[in-house]
Amino acid sequence: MASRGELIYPEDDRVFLKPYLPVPDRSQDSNVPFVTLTFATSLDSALSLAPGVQTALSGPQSKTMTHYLRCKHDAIMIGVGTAIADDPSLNCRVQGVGGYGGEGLTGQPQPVVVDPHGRWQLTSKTKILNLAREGRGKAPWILTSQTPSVENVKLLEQVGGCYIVLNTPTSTSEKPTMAWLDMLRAVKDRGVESIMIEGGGVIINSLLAADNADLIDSVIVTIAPTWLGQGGVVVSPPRTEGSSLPVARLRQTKWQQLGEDVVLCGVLKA
Ligand SMILES: NC(=O)C1=CN([C@@H]2O[C@H](COP(=O)(O)OP(=O)(O)OC[C@H]3O[C@@H](n4cnc5c(N)ncnc54)[C@H](OP(=O)(O)O)[C@@H]3O)[C@@H](O)[C@H]2O)C=CC1
Ligand SMILES: Nc1nc(O)c(N)c(N[C@@H]2O[C@H](COP(=O)(O)O)[C@@H](O)[C@H]2O)n1
Repeated sequence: MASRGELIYPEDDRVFLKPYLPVPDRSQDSNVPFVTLTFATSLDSALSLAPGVQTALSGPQSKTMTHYLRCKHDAIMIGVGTAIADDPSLNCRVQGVGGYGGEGLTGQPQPVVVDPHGRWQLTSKTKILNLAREGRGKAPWILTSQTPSVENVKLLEQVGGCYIVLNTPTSTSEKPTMAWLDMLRAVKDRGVESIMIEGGGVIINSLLAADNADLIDSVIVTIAPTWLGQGGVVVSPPRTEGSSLPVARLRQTKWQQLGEDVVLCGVLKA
């Protein structure tokens, strides 16, 4: 750990991750960005003790790895459940990145929050807005399918963020969802070539479902040596109806111990 909360990620550990990371400065020949799915789980596949409860799973080394991953992607995405539960920073605190010893906002990822129904109420205390104001992270983009509130738009635009309204709900269920392809195309259209998707449970499980899993390039999971017990927010994607096959399986896997945690990397896209 360096000064001002700056994190240092060792060179040897960077080499381990390299095969799973997007290639910098190379435009993807695709209408969607390079997608890395990355999160931390317990031994019982839980992201947190309960919905709405922030739970520290990663130890210091693996949390630093997550911060390193953030500076290797153009954008970082979470669902509104996580935004409300965690009031996250969604910035990169690795030494040398903009706001942490570096110029401007160099290396800072663009935060993207999926909030179809405008549930995230921004306030002057919302952490990510304050970090943007202080030049220690970018202001978020919020993907929604509804007209946002005037108050939220004002708070967001004051620090350089914006709403992106997608008018393409695909589900006829009571709670319409936005199609993953539309969400990823929307950010690609705005110059995002690579995105890491951090969670939470609804986001991860819907992305890993058979219809969407092909959109994922790499998976980097931190596994902490703890059981959270029943009632947690669990990673367990839905099976395809009538199928007795696994939903998805990683290829080209590598494991690394970081502190007390284990980091599993793999490739998903065929
Ligand atoms: N350990 C870790 O690495 C991480 C842990 N977490 C934890 O996970 C928990 C939050 O997870 P969870 O409650 O599942 O919430 P999520 O962050 O997954 O957000 C879920 C909400 O996002 C919206 N959403 C998700 N997918 C779509 C889609 N395809 N289209 C449209 N909207 C979508 C929906 O909003 P709506 O309901 O309005 O339709 C949905 O209810 C927290 O406790 C947090 O601390 C979070 C990230 C990482
Ligand atoms: N890597 C990792 N380990 C954990 O134990 C976690 N709980 C999370 N959560 C994710 O990180 C966000 C909070 O961190 P910042 O404040 O943004 O640095 C949180 O919103 C989850 O996306 N991650």
